[in-house]
Amino acid sequence: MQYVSTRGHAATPSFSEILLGGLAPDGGLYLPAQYPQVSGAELDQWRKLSYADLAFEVLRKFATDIPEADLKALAHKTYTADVYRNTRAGEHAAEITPLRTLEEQGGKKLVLQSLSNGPTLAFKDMAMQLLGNLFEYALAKQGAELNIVGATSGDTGSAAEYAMRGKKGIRVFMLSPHKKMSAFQTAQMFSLQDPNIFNLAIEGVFDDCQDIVKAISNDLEYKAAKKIGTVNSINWARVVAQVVYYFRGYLAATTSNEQKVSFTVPSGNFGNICAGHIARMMGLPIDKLVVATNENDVLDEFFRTGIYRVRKSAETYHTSSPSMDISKASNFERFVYDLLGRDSARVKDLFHKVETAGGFDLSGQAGSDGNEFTSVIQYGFASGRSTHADRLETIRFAEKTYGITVDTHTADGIKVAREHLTPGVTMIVLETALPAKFNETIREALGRDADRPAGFENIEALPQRFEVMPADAARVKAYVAQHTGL
Ligand SMILES: Cc1ncc(COP(=O)(O)O)c(C=O)c1O
Ligand SMILES: N[C@@H](CCOP(=O)(O)O)C(=O)O
Repeated sequence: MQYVSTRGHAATPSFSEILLGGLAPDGGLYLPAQYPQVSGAELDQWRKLSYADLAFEVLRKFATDIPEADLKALAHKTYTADVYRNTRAGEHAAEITPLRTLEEQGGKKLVLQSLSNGPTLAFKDMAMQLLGNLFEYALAKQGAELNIVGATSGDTGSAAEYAMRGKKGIRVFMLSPHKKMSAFQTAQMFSLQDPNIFNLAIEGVFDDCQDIVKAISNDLEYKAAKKIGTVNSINWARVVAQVVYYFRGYLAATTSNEQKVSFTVPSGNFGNICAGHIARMMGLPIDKLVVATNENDVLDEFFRTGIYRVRKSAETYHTSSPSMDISKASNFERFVYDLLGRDSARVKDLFHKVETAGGFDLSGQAGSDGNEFTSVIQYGFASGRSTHADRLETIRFAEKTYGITVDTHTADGIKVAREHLTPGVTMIVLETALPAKFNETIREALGRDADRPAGFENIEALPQRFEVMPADAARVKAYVAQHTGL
């Protein structure tokens, strides 16, 4: 399997090369040259598999340069009941991503897929635990080291730090928006005292942090000298690991390949739903992929109008689903590449326009940049948005009607999913975090605290270690250089 950059860079590297390389040298994102296809017979066989074996089957289609025995061992090391043990009553840890029916009426069915039972209580653990093991494996083979520079709005950071802490040859420099994560998220990251973990609280929003990561990755000389890698969904390996649970969700919710399901995905950086898009392009019978945003509704606007209009930092709201406070969704470029028939020259122009003019218009109206919005429907996309008031109402509704407490991001997903239910097509909502991470809003909605899985009881009281820094790539570069000695 070879990979191409969305912006047309000539080289076609292997999976292991892009695993360690992250962003393509031309500033684009990597995608497979062709999506591997999954046949009906394969899907039938996959119905019987454990999560680890399913992960191996999906991964082997992409990571063709890793010996299969090694890949299988990595999948089995990662996807264990012990790693994904933060289950709720009624869930079996061995299922890794258990499904629960929330409602079923008049042929309409709504199901929740739990993706947040891993070590940091968010869906990021699904991919990040694998990434940690893949990095360790690839670096040991090459005798190399890696300095990860990442951006987080709250969950990628902790998932990456928990997955990489103490790992030989790896340092993590994680940029987060200063004072904009929940108290739990902040404590989860900043209380880590491992010498290979560095937390930088950036005076700005998530998009500023991500811009710095991209600026560093685009400085090819610096990137090579300091051995810089990425853990964000910029990194293709992150996305491919997320593809697996779409297959799992489909197979667990259906009994035959004639059936279709839809997914609603709480969205910010477009990594999660991009994995759903890839699963669909591989032949998984997905009907709709529904993008659920919070008040930062750039993606909802695009999927309603064809106009992609990024917001500036000052126009990005700080909401009660803070992990989705994103106005410039990195992975959207991967979808636009497919939407434009893989025309990398146009992708390059459009994303240049995002930087210079704040967006682009594919609505087909006079003066627009193209008319491809008319094709969006062929890719199954739909969207909706949710506000703080919706979130509170949905958290209360879920407690009363379904008997479970959901986190604020999942509440956004449920609110939007219920607007897109279709008779005969099961709608799966992805649960992207556990409520304990956003206790402030749970208390506001329910007048009580969220349940806390064991081990996190007093996390906010632990001493914290972090450095506050302006949104300045040069300052971050200097910090990384100083702490790597490279
Ligand atoms: C809890 C939670 N929900 C939803 C999202 C949005 O996911 P994505 O950025 O992949 O669209 C994130 C951040 O990634 C998150 O942490
Ligand atoms: N919501 C994310 C933002 C980064 O997304 P990623 O999928 O690109 O890592 C977070 O919680 O950090």
